[in-house]
Amino acid sequence: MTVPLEEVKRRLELAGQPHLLHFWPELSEDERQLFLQELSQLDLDGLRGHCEEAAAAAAAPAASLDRHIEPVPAELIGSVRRSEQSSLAEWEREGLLQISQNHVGVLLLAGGQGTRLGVPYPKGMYNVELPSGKTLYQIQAERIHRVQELADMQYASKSIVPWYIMTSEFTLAPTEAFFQENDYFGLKPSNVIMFEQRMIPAVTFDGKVILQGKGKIAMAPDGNGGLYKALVDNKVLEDMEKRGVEYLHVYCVDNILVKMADPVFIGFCVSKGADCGAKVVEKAYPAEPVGVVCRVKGVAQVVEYSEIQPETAELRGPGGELVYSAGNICNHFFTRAFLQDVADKFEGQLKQHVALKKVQFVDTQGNQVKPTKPNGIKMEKFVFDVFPFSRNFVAFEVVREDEFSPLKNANSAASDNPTTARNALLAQHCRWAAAAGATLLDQHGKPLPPAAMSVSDADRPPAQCEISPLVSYFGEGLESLLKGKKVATPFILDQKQAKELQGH
Ligand SMILES: CC(=O)N[C@H]1[C@@H](OP(=O)(O)OP(=O)(O)OC[C@H]2O[C@@H](n3ccc(=O)[nH]c3=O)[C@H](O)[C@@H]2O)O[C@H](CO)[C@@H](O)[C@@H]1O
Repeated sequence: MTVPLEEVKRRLELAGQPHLLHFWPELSEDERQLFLQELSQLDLDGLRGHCEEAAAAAAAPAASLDRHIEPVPAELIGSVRRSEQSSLAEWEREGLLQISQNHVGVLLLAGGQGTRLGVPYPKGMYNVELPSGKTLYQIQAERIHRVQELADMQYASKSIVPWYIMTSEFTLAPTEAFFQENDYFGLKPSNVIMFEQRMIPAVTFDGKVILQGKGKIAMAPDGNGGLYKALVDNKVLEDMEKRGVEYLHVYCVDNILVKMADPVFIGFCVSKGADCGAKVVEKAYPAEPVGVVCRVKGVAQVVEYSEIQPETAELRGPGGELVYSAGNICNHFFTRAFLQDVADKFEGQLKQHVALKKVQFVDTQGNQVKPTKPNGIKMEKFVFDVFPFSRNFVAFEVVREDEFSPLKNANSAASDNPTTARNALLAQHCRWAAAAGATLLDQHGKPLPPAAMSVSDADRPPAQCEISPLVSYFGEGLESLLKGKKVATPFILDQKQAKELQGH
């Protein structure tokens, strides 16, 4: 609902932000309507607090947590590598059972702007140039299909894993359009639930909301921890309850190897009676941009890569291993009951993180300015900051080359780029084919050496072997198709090809 101009004026003055209407006389009637709408949507009463808090936080950065942190003891972290096959199988059965009973949903955090990758569209629409040309969204959708199928095969069910997608003002419209154009990748549209997180204004160092245009405020999403407000705003918890969803796998958009609704992880968390959990991988190097799961004053928490001191990140134990090695891969488990608790009691206590950014603005003369150094404060909440409210938090370490290869940067960067993501997936699929008993051949009909199946640098990419998630979720079911076969690369194993191989 649009608030009348006089009322907006009065409240902006109370909030110490009357400058926002500086160019009002110059705006056209249409621009005024739009701007008034934008201003009406602001939390005008909370605006003074927001601006003061941002300015104070930027002036006196939060004290480093490093003095209070300690690693989570390794024996308290569940681990794929250190567990018996029988335990892994048991967790997987439990996870699939929960899926078969429609108790599991997935939630994608897709409200970020993907600034580092530098594309003008949502990251999920990115195509890393796999032989199939699939985008991240399509890969994820197909993994949902397949995990439902696996549960149904094991438990004779007809399961649904609803896909909740948190977007922001930047990503909602293109994401919706993309899903429509692609027929929701074969999923039922009613099981794909998109919703929007809130946006909050960027503020100058002296606590003034930044005008990006004469009739436009510089707004940014409120961080992936904006999830908890968005769950309430959009009645997502009610939707989960209606569907009987008790467990949610929350993940970030850019990990090409993400195991959607991972039955092993879900089963592990459920068996341990956890209300909250995080997947981790061993950190690759001290400065790797991943948060670390650790304890702060005895309580499990993630310390983000931007907030840990380099000296702490570099600490090594007696065997040379990193002391803080539990790298957060932004794959979280929550029970609905825990999320409800967060919504009811804790959301207001979530920490605000301060990011200093270059924010375009109009100066008082009406000139558009592109700053060369940070001039603005963006406040963000982080999705993992609810961990300290958990009653039973668990961490689960998975194998990096099987589960983590994030797409963060453009190819000009050395790591976490489209090439490394593509190679990680191809190498994994080569390993799956080999483990199923196939011999992969190069263009000359020669068996490929093991090196062609490992994640390697851009100069020596792995063989082109891509297996559709519709055929295999995590390497299962391939023996009957590939055992004893010589397979020429490039090789795309899709459903059609699988049918042909089955026929032989
Ligand atoms: C705060 C957080 O989780 N940090 C984690 C994130 O860092 P990183 O800095 O890479 O986080 P990103 O900015 O990429 O955001 C992670 C995810 O949150 C989404 N997003 C972001 C901002 C926002 O307002 N709304 C929103 O939905 C993004 O679309 C993305 O899917 O992933 C790393 C692993 O890859 C982890 O090691 C980091 O600990």
